[in-house]
Amino acid sequence: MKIIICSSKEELGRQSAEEGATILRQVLAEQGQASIIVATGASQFDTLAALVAQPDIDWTRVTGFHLDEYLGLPMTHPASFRGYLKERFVDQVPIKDFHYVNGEGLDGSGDVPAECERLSKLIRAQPIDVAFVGIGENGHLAFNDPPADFETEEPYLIVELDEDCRRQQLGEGWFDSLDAVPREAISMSIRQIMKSRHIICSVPDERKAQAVRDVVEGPVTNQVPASILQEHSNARLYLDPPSASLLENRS
Ligand SMILES: N[C@@H]1[C@@H](O)[C@H](O)[C@@H](COP(=O)(O)O)O[C@@H]1O
Repeated sequence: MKIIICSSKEELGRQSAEEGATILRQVLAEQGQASIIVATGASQFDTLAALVAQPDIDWTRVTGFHLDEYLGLPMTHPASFRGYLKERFVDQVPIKDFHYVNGEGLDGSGDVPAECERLSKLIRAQPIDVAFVGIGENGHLAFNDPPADFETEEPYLIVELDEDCRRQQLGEGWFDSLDAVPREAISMSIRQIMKSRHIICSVPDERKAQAVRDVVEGPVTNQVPASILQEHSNARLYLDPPSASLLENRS
């Protein structure tokens, strides 16, 4: 895992998006098509804003996959990740296909296992070139809270959200109360994320400093799910000075 400490949050957004765009242009030139994974949350604001502004990416040949979503939240809810991605990404570029995770089940029917199955089938058929992800204050990767399942081969899972994770969502201002934060979600699995050829992980802000230290300098353990990124040969972790502040080795 390569660590890049940027001079500011905005610079982190610019550099991570430029790296992603460079890879995408190259993959499109070589393969004629590309597939990406996109994450949500406050940590992705600058990366996504810079990504949609990148020149010379033929989005009509790119397929996107949604990383994770709360169970039962309608797209109109301010915290809906589908709503977030539609506004900040899908509506901004002429993307070929974007596969949203419907937390209300297959076609909104409430059948969540069927929705996981639908998405799993789609992503199994489509090797991922670049995954844009973040990490949580509790070290989670997507919605795989500790202790994360490092073994399952299922691409999409139903997961329980722990209280730290739910408190983070409340702290970011997406919900009015802790009770309003859903207790379950659909998440892409750790193994599926790790299958991506390139991983671009954007992690700004002081509130992530301890998680960053654990992910970078601690052991690989499912108690710190994103520590698995140490084992990926093409993972890049973009930090700003506050999120890097607890690292012992900052060179
Ligand atoms: N489940 C989301 C992920 O999609 C995101 O990549 C990560 C970082 O989150 P945030 O940007 O809110 O800090 O965890 C969130 O909770």
